Amino acid sequence: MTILIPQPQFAGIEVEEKSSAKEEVVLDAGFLVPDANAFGHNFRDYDGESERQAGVETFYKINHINQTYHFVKRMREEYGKLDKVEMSIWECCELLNDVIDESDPDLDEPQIEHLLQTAEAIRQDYPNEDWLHLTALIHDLGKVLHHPKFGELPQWAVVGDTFPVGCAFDESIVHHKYFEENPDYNNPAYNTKFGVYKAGCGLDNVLMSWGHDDYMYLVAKENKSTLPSAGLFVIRYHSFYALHRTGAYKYLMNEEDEENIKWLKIFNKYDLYSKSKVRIDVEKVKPYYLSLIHKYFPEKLRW
Ligand SMILES: O[C@H]1[C@H](O)[C@@H](O)[C@H](O)[C@@H](O)[C@H]1O
Ligand SMILES: [Fe+2]
Ligand SMILES: [Fe+2]
Repeated sequence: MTILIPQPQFAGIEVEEKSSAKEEVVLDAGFLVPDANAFGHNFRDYDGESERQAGVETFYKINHINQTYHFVKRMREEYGKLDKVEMSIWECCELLNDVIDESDPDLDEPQIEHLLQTAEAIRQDYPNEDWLHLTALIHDLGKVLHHPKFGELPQWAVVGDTFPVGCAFDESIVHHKYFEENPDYNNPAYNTKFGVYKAGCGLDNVLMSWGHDDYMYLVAKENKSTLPSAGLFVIRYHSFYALHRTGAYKYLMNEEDEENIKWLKIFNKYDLYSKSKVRIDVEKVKPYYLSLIHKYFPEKLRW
């Protein structure tokens, strides 16, 4: 049954623009899924006709052509060194404000808004899971790879949905047709269902297209974050829509992945549908998030 109820005011969040008598569809207890994104379009609509969509499509074209098995291996090695910058989690949140994500049809707010909107929305519904609040706050911090301090990696190597490399590209991946120009597409070592992998091998053994997810996972792990494995999993696979939305590549998962993906599916709703014009008062919520950072991370991290 679909229940319609009006939009609530979150604690600590001021609604900047009230969407005139607009009603929202409830999918789950608590969080209200809006019926349109900030531009008045459906969420994750990659086929619409607008200038923004054209930019997003061009983004995916370049991304799909260049994300090869070899490229990902190289990037993991290079950025896994974590020898670029030393800073705290909060410093990174602030740096991220300079980064604009060209792959996202649903968002044109500064990134820090998105981080806090996601974290505050999930905190509202899961007040006792403080690790989940922090996971939400930091899930996109890997986008700093596009910052000049990190050599300004191009967008196609930082943002957008992710997918495995080393096996066939699933048809459910956004703008799949552009993979035809990816050198791996015609390489028999990489273009079969399993490619270089084995059934049930576990996602930890699968190379994912390079971007902010895997990078932030590496940062958290190598700096000895005490976040639970589900938190690290959410960070690492939150852009893997082919899996968590469509169920593609399920056969690569192991038992631990099956457990962790439950949290990812919960998290995804907040990541995607909290993208709105709702502004968060940063100064008001900052002390709470600083306390979580202190609990789960060292003061300074290697990036
Ligand atoms: O465009 C968006 C954006 O880059 C998000 O940060 C990423 O997690 C999504 O998967 C992607 O679709
Ligand atoms: Fe993301
Ligand atoms: Fe996000």
